[in-house]
Amino acid sequence: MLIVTSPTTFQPVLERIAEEIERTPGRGRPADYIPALAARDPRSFGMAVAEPDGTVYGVGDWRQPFSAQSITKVFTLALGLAREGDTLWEHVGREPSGNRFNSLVQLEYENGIPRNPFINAGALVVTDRLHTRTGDASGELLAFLRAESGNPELDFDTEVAVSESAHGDRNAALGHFMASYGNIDNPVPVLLEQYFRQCSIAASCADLALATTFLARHGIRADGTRLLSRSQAKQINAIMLTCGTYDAAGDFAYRVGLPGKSGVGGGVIAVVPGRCTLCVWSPGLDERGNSVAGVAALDRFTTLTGLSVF
Ligand SMILES: NC(=O)CC[C@H](N)C(=O)O
Repeated sequence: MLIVTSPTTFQPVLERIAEEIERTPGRGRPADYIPALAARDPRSFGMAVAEPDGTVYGVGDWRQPFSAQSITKVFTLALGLAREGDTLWEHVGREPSGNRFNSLVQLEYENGIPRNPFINAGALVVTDRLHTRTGDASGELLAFLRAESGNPELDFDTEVAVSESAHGDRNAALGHFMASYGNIDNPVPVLLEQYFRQCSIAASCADLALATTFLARHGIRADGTRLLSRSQAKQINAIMLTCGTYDAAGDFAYRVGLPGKSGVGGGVIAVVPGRCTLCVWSPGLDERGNSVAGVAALDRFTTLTGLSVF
């Protein structure tokens, strides 16, 4: 993987943030409903910033792979939207849910149409539709992440996928419930296997910051080809801002002021459109499933640099 580091621009701010985080007590608790994630050290911390030209800056454990989990929902949405276009929105909404990421309660009131693509129910619909169109949704996602990060070693973590599958009753319930409304095409077990593989992808802060740069480049991939229209890239950034951290999206927008997406592996990605992308990782989570140190670090980044969308 080609990583260009430079002692200028973002490096000093990253080092300052890492020092501040080091001195902060209380890092939350790693997710334990997926047993393979429970053993992670909550004191791990890494942060990377990538510029649209592929320059990356990093601090701490920024090259250590971690479980990307729901961060992958951004990339499957981008691939799904690129393949299908606007009919996708007949099957999944674009409103914040105000509920936990794995909640079932709204689905019955809303006829099996999930609120947005970044809660589990919505991501299951997106993966299902991408799988119908490609025959291998998780393989398509992996190829995309390898290409955008420039890291051919990026891969699924089978131990995490198996662990999640063995404790996957809630996601299975979501899948079967939506299937009962006709909103899932593939057999639910096939969909769940694709979804758990997708969530298990192990990638570093450097990998994920780089893989997100197509959103800072308004839809243009690392090789210069266009994945999304400028308008579609704006749409994804907007949904990240309003839904990317589930029932904490309001607080995230208030504190950080950037489109962002978290995962229960403790990672969070964020986009400064036209300027840079970020990925921060620390496995300790708050009660809403977002990384405590990760959100704090992004909060400090936008405060120290003035780079927010507001
Ligand atoms: N918020 C998350 O990262 C959730 C993803 C996780 N794989 C799940 O489905 O429960």
